[in-house]
Amino acid sequence: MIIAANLKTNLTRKETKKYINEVDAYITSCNSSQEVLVFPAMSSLDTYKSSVVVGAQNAYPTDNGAFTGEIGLTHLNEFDIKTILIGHSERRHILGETQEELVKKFNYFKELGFKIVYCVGEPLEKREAGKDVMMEYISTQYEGIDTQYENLIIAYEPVWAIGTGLTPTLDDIKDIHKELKDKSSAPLLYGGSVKVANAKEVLSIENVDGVLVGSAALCAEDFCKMIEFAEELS
Ligand SMILES: O=C(CO)COP(=O)(O)O
Repeated sequence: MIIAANLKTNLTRKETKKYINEVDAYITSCNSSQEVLVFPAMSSLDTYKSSVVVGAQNAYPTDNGAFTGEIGLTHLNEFDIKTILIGHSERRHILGETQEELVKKFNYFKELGFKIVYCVGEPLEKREAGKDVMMEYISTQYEGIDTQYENLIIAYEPVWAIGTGLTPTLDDIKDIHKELKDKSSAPLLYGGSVKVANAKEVLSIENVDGVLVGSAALCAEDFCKMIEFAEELS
């Protein structure tokens, strides 16, 4: 399974190093076979010698250039980073990234062979408008995306479930994941208020190939517990 931590705008470089070392020590000590990804804040990217795969939360689709506030491929190459998160709801909805921009980013990193964790998910009003509207909305987030890309991982993260403590029912997750698997056979993660208390049941759902965890992953011990659950279920 794939167990991923999106650290968002949290943890300093020093704290991130400690975090990754703790997770690495756990994976090594129990010989875990899970695929563990960690996405630190931009300024905490570094060369980590670890069994954890470190990815970028974002980068601009360029080698380098005049894109104030962004980093490019050169900066990822410095740390040998070959994994990137694209389409996270916070980038879509808070930072205003459009589907067109995301497709450009996707294609740029795809050409370079990056592992791409591509996020989709509906806001509350689309969910409340009924299943057809909701699935139609999610479908628009697949537009222009190569769903057959071999290094693709998709993360289904309902916007209203992110950081709210709310989650869809287990049946809802099962139902939506089944439909999303028809769009792409890529590994499909669930994200949105996953925590130690619910991770095991979420990971047990059919067509859930892993989880993408935000706030609850900030505690290394809790994140390791989720890796342990995945190991037990594998
Ligand atoms: O956005 C998320 C992971 O990318 C989920 O965040 P939370 O786990 O804090 O709800």
